Amino acid sequence: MAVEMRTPIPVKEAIERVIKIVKHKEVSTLPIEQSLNSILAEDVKATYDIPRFDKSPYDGFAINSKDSQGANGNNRIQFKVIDHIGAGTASDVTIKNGEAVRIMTGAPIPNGADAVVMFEQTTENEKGFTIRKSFKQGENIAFKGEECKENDIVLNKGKLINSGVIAVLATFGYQNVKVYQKPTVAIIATGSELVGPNEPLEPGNIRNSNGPMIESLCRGINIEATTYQIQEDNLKGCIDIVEKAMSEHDIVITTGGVSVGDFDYLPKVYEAIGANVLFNKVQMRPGSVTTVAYKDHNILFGLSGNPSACYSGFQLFTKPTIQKMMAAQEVYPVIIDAILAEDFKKANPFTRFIRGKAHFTNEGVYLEPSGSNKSNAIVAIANSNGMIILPSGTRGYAKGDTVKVLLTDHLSYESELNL
Ligand SMILES: Nc1nc2c(c(=O)[nH]1)N[C@H]1C(S)=C(S)[C@@H](COP(=O)(O)OP(=O)(O)OC[C@H]3O[C@@H](n4cnc5c(N)ncnc54)[C@H](O)[C@@H]3O)O[C@H]1N2
Ligand code: MOO
Ligand SMILES: [Mg+2]
Repeated sequence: MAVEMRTPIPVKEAIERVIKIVKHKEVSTLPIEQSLNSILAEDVKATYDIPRFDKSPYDGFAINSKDSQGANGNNRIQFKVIDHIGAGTASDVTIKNGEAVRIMTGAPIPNGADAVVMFEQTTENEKGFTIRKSFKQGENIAFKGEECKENDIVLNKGKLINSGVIAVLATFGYQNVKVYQKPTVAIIATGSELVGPNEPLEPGNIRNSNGPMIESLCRGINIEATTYQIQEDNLKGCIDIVEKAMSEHDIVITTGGVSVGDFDYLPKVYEAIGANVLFNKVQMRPGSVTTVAYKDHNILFGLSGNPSACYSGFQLFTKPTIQKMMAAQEVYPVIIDAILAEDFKKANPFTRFIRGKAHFTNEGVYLEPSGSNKSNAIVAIANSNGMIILPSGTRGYAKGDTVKVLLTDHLSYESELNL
């Protein structure tokens, strides 16, 4: 039997090919407390100025700056306190010569005042307090509309809803928000060797780790994926389950069976169902056999069976697709420069993605592999927070070289406090 020859395409081109065909989902409305990690489907307008009024940013005294002119260590100026307010209360007095209002952080600046003196800058006495420096007009005042004005568009459609967005929506009194619906995702682990967690391991069996890994990667970006039963390597069964999943979900992720082996049926499945294959070979390692296809509104990710390849395929292709389906403005992974802490002697005919640990130190970002660099590695995924990128056509890298790393783990912490 002649092996099928595939044309490997560059990683960047592969990602672009996928992103180009993605259409976004419909808009729906969600209560703001359920909207974290969704994408805004509307511009958000300020319903009032922020700050809403001129306010004190400190606990202290509101004064008229003119009354403070000429104050110094040898000439302390005396003020008389005529009112006392905290946040939530407005004073109805108007400050006249030499007068002040005792004011707390967040309270509105009283009429006639144009500066705030912090408690620490005063000496209190029975008549009120004295100061030893002059204040400028507007000193220590948070001005109305300083951050944004009523009707300003403060957040744009397409923005990922983070906790700050929720704070903005709450501040402007929005209880609901328009978001793009999330794609629905089906996960099918294929392989006759695979067994679930409670089944005995017969000779040749391994447990399905890709299924739970992909399901949790989806959950990490707020997608509740549906896991289908493990599919053994049999063409009819593979076609049936993929078609069923396509009728029930937007995205169908399969793992395994995409290479050129006798029991790798995914290429035949794409053919049988009439899907358009965008690519079936990428100039990357691991994950070179990653295949992406589409039919009508469905996108099919044929991720490799090898766990590290499967993980890389999800990070590079599936994650940006999910973001794009939700009409996010920003869909691509975060890639930064960092310094290799080890040599990588091997040449890289294909772009090499090495699961690694990026250490963010005071001296810079340092990278080390997080374990075995083989396609079948699993533990190395667990210990990684990124994928070190060694571009195709390069000969090898030495400790100290600067390379790129694609960050995969947004919940990442350090063992040392780098303050
Ligand atoms: N003649 C060639 N052989 C292979 C090529 C090639 O280009 N020519 N590519 C190799 C590369 S690279 C990879 S990666 C694998 C990809 O294989 P498949 O995507 O077809 O996956 P399988 O054959 O089904 O399985 C590969 C490997 O992964 C294990 N596996 C599968 N599913 C799971 C799972 N859910 N959880 C954990 N582990 C899983 C499976 O047992 C195999 O060991 O092909 C090379 N061969
Ligand atoms: O897809 Mo394979 O993982 O390149 O080793
Ligand atoms: Mg195979």
